[in-house]
Amino acid sequence: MEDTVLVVNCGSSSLKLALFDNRLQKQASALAERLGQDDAFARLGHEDTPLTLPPGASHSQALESLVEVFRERGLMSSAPVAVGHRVVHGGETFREAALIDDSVINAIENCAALAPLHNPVNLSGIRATLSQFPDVPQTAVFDTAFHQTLPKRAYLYAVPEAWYQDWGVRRYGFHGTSHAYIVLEAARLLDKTPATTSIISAHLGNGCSVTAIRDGISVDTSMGLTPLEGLVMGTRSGDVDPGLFDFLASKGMAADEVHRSLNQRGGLLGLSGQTNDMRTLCELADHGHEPSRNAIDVFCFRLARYIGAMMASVKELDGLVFTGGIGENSARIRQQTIDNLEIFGYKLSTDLNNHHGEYSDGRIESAESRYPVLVIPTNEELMIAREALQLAENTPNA
Ligand SMILES: Nc1ncnc2c1ncn2[C@@H]1O[C@H](COP(=O)(O)OP(=O)(O)O)[C@@H](O)[C@H]1O
Ligand SMILES: CC(=O)OP(=O)(O)O
Ligand SMILES: [Mg+2]
Repeated sequence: MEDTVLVVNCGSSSLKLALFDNRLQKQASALAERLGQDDAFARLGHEDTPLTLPPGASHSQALESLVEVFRERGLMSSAPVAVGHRVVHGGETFREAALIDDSVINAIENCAALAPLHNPVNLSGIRATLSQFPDVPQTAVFDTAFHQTLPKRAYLYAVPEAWYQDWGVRRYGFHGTSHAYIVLEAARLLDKTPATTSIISAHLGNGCSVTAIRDGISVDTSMGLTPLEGLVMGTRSGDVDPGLFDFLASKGMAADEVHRSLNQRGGLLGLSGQTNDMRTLCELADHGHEPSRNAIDVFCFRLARYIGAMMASVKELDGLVFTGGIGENSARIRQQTIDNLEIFGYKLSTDLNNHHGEYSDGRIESAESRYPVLVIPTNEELMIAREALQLAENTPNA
């Protein structure tokens, strides 16, 4: 049995684990959901049969159970050689991944006010693995790190300057690990080097963001101070008029209620009144459900507007990339988005858009398109495993 690297991605009520070997080949994955609730359960890889977890299982209990399952299945005979964690907000403190120690934990805690839905649960994952594997080097990989190259003109809000100086109010950007992987893959597929590759990367999962990458670095992105700004998402509204806050206050709505509504009851769920799941929405729209069609229309139109805006942020463009669960799987959403971008000369091949999985170069544009359009499956876990292994190997006592 060889060395393994464990990757941990903690969501508010979920825990995603991935196990890699020391050549960074993925060996296994597991997902625990509904943590903290009576019906908490887990699943290994693509297995259909769920694994039972203790009712109300915490992140820590779920981690222990899943590691035990990895052991029972012969996937992990001893402690991993490295653990990597996805951490959503690293503020301006982290431009790159960091080996976790007390000062890094304090810094992640200090960023929690900026990402109250994400950082505290990321920390619970870190604490769980620290208690289970106290001697293993652990690394935090930040969603914000890749965007630390944003120029001032892209990250400053036009608000009183002291808000930035005193409180760190600025645009940070998220999904950086995904966008960073996408530029590496795009460069490979386009036969270029990452440092000379300029793309617009659209990460469309439950959270959604678009990033303009010029010569390999992030120069503009749609998410801001928090992962709420920008595109329409599963349950997040994305951009709204800041005047809305005042208006809702005048209606008697408290700040935490506004926060909950925009983060958890907005987006595709809010517009459709049915679901945040794009697959289901497409089916509902096909059956004539008007609110679901509206949700899809607003989603694609907002996305097209943002891609249009990002055209101003790249000097040259080697391609537009779709990624994330929606970007990778929905030909319909890609087509509807591109239809809104005709003025820029993007054009898809219907055949390639529907059958891109059968080809290895990811390309889906037609011969007349001014720019390449690609579908690239993202792999944040691999990036995290790579960083974790690298930092662990450079750790004196590892
Ligand atoms: N074939 C499909 N058509 C449309 N949407 C899809 C398809 N497959 C997955 N999705 C959507 O992808 C989204 C989840 O994306 P994913 O990247 O897996 O999420 P997360 O951000 O939680 O990692 C959901 O809205 C899901 O409906
Ligand atoms: C930052 C963010 O939006 O993450 P996710 O897409 O995992 O919700
Ligand atoms: Mg994702």
